[in-house]
Amino acid sequence: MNQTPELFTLPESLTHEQGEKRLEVATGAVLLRNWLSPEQQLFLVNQFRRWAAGPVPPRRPLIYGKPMSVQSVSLGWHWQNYAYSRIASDVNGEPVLPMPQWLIDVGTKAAAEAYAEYPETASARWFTREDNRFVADSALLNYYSPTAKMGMHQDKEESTNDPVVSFSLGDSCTFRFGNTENRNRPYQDVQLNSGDLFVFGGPSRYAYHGVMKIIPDTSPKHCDLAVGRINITLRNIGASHDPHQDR
Ligand SMILES: O=C(O)CCC(=O)C(=O)O
Ligand SMILES: [Fe+2]
Repeated sequence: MNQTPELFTLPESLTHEQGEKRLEVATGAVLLRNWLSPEQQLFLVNQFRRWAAGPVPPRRPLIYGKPMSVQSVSLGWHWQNYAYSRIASDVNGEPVLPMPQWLIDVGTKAAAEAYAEYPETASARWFTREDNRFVADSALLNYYSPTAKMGMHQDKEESTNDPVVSFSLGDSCTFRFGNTENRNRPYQDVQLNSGDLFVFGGPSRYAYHGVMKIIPDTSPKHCDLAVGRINITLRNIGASHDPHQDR
């Protein structure tokens, strides 16, 4: 566990010249292909297994009383539809694991690299912090079985407008990125592959988005994830108060 930060801080692991591609899906919505090296992907998959071992196990969150098809577990702040809390009151009442510093640092680097091509005067308004750094206080870890999906939605339960930083591992998916008005067109479908980084903030922060389909048998061998897709999203939810602990 202690070697982990080096894997992410070695300068040569920051960018991968071979095959790296930047795609601006919309202003503030940037996809960097293969941002994670194969070793980093494998590391995160194994880390996901450790995080999923508890104290709070992954569960299918309820949306309007119906379980989602993805299984989720959180670090830092536990996500339930319409609320973030330190305690997983809808699972087993245990506190979620804290955010490791190395993961916070990976998120800072990811947001900075995704937005490196925007003039600072533009992207400065997309961050809460005056120094323009993205400092995540929570991570949502989603596991998609080959039949799982996520319907079009906005991420709007956070109390900051900081970008959402998202990593894909394992099977590829068809990710739909839409507009900020409603779940319908215009939208774009992009394939997210293992190792890709997707950041959405600024004018795209409240765009509707979803996962339409997992593309089976696309997980690269180096991930050691035979079936399914893992998505890790880092956020600065900006919460300082946990209503669940008042009770
Ligand atoms: O799995 C993904 O790529 C997106 C996940 C997502 O939108 C969310 O957790 O809010
Ligand atoms: Fe989302």
